[in-house]
Amino acid sequence: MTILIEPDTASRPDEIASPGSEIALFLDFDGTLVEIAPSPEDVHLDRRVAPALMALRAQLGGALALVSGRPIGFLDGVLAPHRFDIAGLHGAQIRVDGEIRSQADTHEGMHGALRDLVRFANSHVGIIVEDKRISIALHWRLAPSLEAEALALMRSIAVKLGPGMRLQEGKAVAELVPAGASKGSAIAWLMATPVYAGRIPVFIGDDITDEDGFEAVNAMGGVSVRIGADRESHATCRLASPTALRHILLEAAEGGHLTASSFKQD
Ligand SMILES: O=P(O)(O)OC[C@H]1O[C@H](O[C@H]2O[C@H](CO)[C@@H](O)[C@H](O)[C@H]2O)[C@H](O)[C@@H](O)[C@@H]1O
Repeated sequence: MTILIEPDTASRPDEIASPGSEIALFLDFDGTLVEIAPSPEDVHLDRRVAPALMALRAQLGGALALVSGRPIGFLDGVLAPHRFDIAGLHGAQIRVDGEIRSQADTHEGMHGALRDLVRFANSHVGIIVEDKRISIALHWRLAPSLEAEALALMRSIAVKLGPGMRLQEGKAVAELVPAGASKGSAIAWLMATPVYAGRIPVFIGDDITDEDGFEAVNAMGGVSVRIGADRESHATCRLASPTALRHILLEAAEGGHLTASSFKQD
């Protein structure tokens, strides 16, 4: 069961009034703020990015959140000592202003699923199991020839788990995710809270899991930005790489002003 707490309607102390053209910024992590790496632990965040995000967060009156498949705890570690609003695990957990406001339960079948996946990984070189408790990811980036087998296993486990869990495919990965969670619903949830409400949502991501986030911000009259151009997307804008995004964010943090147009490149 997903616990969904109504968005808090009370204002935050650091909140500023948002004129109608101000944006709310939602950022994916892997493939967006950091380059894709061989394995989940290998990612490297440029040391200038977290302080820049803090500056941008202040500039945007607090309306900046990470929206990621990673757990909140992992992102806190990478961004430390800075802390942000985060929708983690593809929206299965949401923290606003330091408080967990929404979190899915761990499905009772996840223990058995983990056991089966670890057994598969132990007998197949290059397969990585990422246990995120509420969610589990199976990675084959280091063993691309095992994609079909890994995907078939994840599909059969998802069927066994039933309607409470869904399969989320991504870059050389498949994940078991609580069925009610998505990046689109997490962004919509955040946009209903006072700090974000009334702003133009801008969501930047790179992967299939970001597509429903793109659709959600498009439906709200916002701007969707996809990193990379290797496949069709619902995003209305494109940036070439995490490096291109980093340049925009660092420059804006040093005295620029982020607007919806900041991410539209010719
Ligand atoms: O929503 P995101 O922030 O993009 O997270 C999606 C998943 O990203 C991670 O996996 C991906 O990045 C790894 C490191 O670059 C890469 O090795 C892997 O192949 C990619 O699929 C992360 O490990 C997952 O937990 C996230 O859900």
